[in-house]
Amino acid sequence: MQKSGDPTPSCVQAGRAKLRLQKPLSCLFSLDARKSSAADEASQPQTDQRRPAAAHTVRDNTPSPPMSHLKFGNKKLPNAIIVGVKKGGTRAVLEFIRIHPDVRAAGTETHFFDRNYDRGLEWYSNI
Ligand SMILES: Nc1ncnc2c1ncn2[C@@H]1O[C@H](COP(=O)(O)OS(=O)(=O)O)[C@@H](OP(=O)(O)O)[C@H]1O
Repeated sequence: MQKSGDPTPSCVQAGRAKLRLQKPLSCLFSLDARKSSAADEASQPQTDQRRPAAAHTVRDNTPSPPMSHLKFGNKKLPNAIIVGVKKGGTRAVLEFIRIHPDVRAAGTETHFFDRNYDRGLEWYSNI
């Protein structure tokens, strides 16, 4: 796939192909990310007490959605969010990530931050 002398990594070349499901999946996660993920898992307690990163990255000047009466149950706020422009290929990215057996992805695009923000985190965590 990668020609000798071509500096473009083969995973980048594979990502250019429209909706190819074999090579691009390995390109979604860098080797460094996989290493730190494995190290994180080793240091995690038995029960999953990690909190979603998004819950800690809200800017001070951003209005908070309603947070009262939160009952998360088995459903959680997401650990990762796909952000993209219309017709930017976000659906393809979602479908690639969804292939991984440890990933549970929302069935449809949630549009929480642009259309459904007023519904609050309880609604968001129950999708
Ligand atoms: N890898 C790659 N390369 C080139 N084009 C690609 C790729 N992946 C998805 N697509 C095309 O992206 C279009 C869909 O984008 P989105 O999923 O963002 O659509 S949407 O805005 O959410 O409806 C959609 O284009 P259209 O068929 O013209 O609508 C897809 O065919």
